[in-house]
Amino acid sequence: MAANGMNNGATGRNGLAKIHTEKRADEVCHDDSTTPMKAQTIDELHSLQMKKSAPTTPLNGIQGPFAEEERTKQQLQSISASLASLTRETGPKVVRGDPASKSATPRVVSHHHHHHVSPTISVSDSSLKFTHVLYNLSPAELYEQAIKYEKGSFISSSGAIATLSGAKTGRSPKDKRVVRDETTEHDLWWGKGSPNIEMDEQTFMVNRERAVDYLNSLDKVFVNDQFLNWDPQNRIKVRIVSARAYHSLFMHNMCIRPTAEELENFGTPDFTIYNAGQFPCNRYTHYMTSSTSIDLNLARREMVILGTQYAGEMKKGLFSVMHYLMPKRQILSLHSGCNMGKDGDVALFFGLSGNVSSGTGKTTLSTDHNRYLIGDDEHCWSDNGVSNIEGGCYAKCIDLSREKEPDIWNAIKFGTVLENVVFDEHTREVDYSDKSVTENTRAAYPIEYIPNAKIPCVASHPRNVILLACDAFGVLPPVSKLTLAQTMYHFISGYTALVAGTEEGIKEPQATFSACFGAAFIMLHPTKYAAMLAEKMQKHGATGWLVNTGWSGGRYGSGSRIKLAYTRKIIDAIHSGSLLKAEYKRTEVFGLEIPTAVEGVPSDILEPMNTWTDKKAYKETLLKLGGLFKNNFGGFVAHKIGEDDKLTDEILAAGPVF
Ligand SMILES: Nc1ncnc2c1ncn2[C@@H]1O[C@H](COP(=O)(O)OP(=O)(O)O)[C@@H](O)[C@H]1O
Ligand SMILES: C=C(OP(=O)(O)O)C(=O)O
Ligand SMILES: [Ca+2]
Ligand SMILES: [Mn+2]
Repeated sequence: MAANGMNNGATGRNGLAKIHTEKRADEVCHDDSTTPMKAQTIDELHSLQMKKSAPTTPLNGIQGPFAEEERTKQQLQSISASLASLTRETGPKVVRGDPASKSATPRVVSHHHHHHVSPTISVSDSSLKFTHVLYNLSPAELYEQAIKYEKGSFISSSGAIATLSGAKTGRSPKDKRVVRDETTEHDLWWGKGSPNIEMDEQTFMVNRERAVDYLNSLDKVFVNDQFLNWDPQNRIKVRIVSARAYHSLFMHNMCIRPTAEELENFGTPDFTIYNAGQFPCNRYTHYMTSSTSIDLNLARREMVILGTQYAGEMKKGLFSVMHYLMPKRQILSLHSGCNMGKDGDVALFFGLSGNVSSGTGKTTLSTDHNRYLIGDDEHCWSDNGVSNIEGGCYAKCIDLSREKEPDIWNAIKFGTVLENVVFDEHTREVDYSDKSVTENTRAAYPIEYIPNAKIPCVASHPRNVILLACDAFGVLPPVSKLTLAQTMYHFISGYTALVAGTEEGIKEPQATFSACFGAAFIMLHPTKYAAMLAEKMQKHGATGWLVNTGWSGGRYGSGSRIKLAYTRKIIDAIHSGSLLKAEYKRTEVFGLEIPTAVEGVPSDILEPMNTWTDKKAYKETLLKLGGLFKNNFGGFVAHKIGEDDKLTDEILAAGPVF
């Protein structure tokens, strides 16, 4: 092999011919015609790769050449105040940006706290260190943070980020605590059946300090400043301080994302979450019965999370806050999905959380390719109509199929958080049937990932109110039309069933009753919400429906779950108005009006008794469930619903009769 310039006979040190290149003027230039190099060093080259984010919007209020800097300072001061210990004089020294990045701006803010603590000069190590703040990072930045620093974070084949939520793969309702003070003492629902387990102010402060100290001990924390509620008049500003990119991305997806301009004028949040989920609470602390504590202080407008990394605690924790704040403004908060037809007809879908039961279908049925999605889980109903509280959806993934739920399937792409799913180690393809980590696998995605989501997520007053129950006893009809009193009876009951394994491994259906289809999140007595719902349904002429998305032809074990395709046909008939005009007959025991025919659904399944081969077993099961309803409702008979004694009496009479 004789390359050019190697033929002049000269030898180098090792005896090989010396490479001799000679530039000839007449030679055509082949491969050195590339564009000139713009960097002199590798570092310089890398610095060229990233440009400053798009220019910021007008600097409202602050003017002058240092306006930008001033605004950043104000932002950092606000975050430093959030992170301030309440027993020390100052907030931590916060600095914006990743500590690992060279370009992190070393702009330090030591916020002087308004707190009056004895002016001793207390120096501790914590006051010497910086807390780096990763503020409202983008999904791409959060992916990089998760993948670099969080074990168990991987990119799935569809581009979603797969994460693990740790030991807790669902909410911990027994570990929820609410500060009982002079105000909440009278306002909130306490005692038997209530989700609000009390704690005192002092204990809250102990846990708050624990969380804040934990967060400040880290190199960096994530801060999300976002909104709740698409109704502009009733929008709430929330700040979430967390330690994991997973938590920050989850809330980025689930809350409403501010525009650049909205973020610049964000100011002080209305509510703050301190998520120190990796760190346990101290069980020697009063009121603590486990290592997990989710503490709500309405007066301070703060929530502290210790000992659970399940991200749903933040979403549902804020929902509880809305269940307090909104009714104060005569706005009804709803644990429901919502969608709207092409002609503007609006439907609500109530149902219990899949966390404690089989999912009832809020997310699945509100995500309907033929309708506009308003939201899948949390809404407000005001005099202006319905508004979604959130900016994203949180879909169950177990047994997810592309064919049956294409819109949810397609939403699982770059930016989506996939919790606790199992995937192929090489292809990173998710196996949605795998329950190895948990059955409660989830996907959290921004609502605009659903192609027919309506932005802004607001709609007019509902025409239909659909109560979903996954009846594992298999005795409730696939659909029944409800009177207003029946709607209230079933709303207050909040029935679904879950299938729990017994010691022998035999699975038995178990009835769950959760007032307002979300007792875990309500703050006031259920009758308060029920009265508001009755008033609104009456005023706007909405029709109530009970839809069983659970079993048919026998209880769990002998019957089978009603096909999703049939439930969708039933829902279509409700939306179109055709079901309202159908012929009805009344069932025994529950006194439900069931249609004799629904387009696209075999008529024989509409009456549950027809589908059971063992009629005696059917009757026994029906009576058993009726008894469970009666027993549960016993707790409400002493309460009046609304101003109207007549309605209260009617509701009591609208339950099962036998
Ligand atoms: N007939 C049915 N109707 C609704 N959902 C069904 C039906 N059959 C099976 N499913 C499944 O049940 C689950 C319902 O859960 P989901 O919609 O997430 O409930 P929720 O949002 O109320 O917690 C989904 O996994 C869905 O695929
Ligand atoms: C978000 C939750 O529930 P669901 O979507 O099933 O209502 C949850 O319980 O954490
Ligand atoms: Ca829910
Ligand atoms: Mn849901």
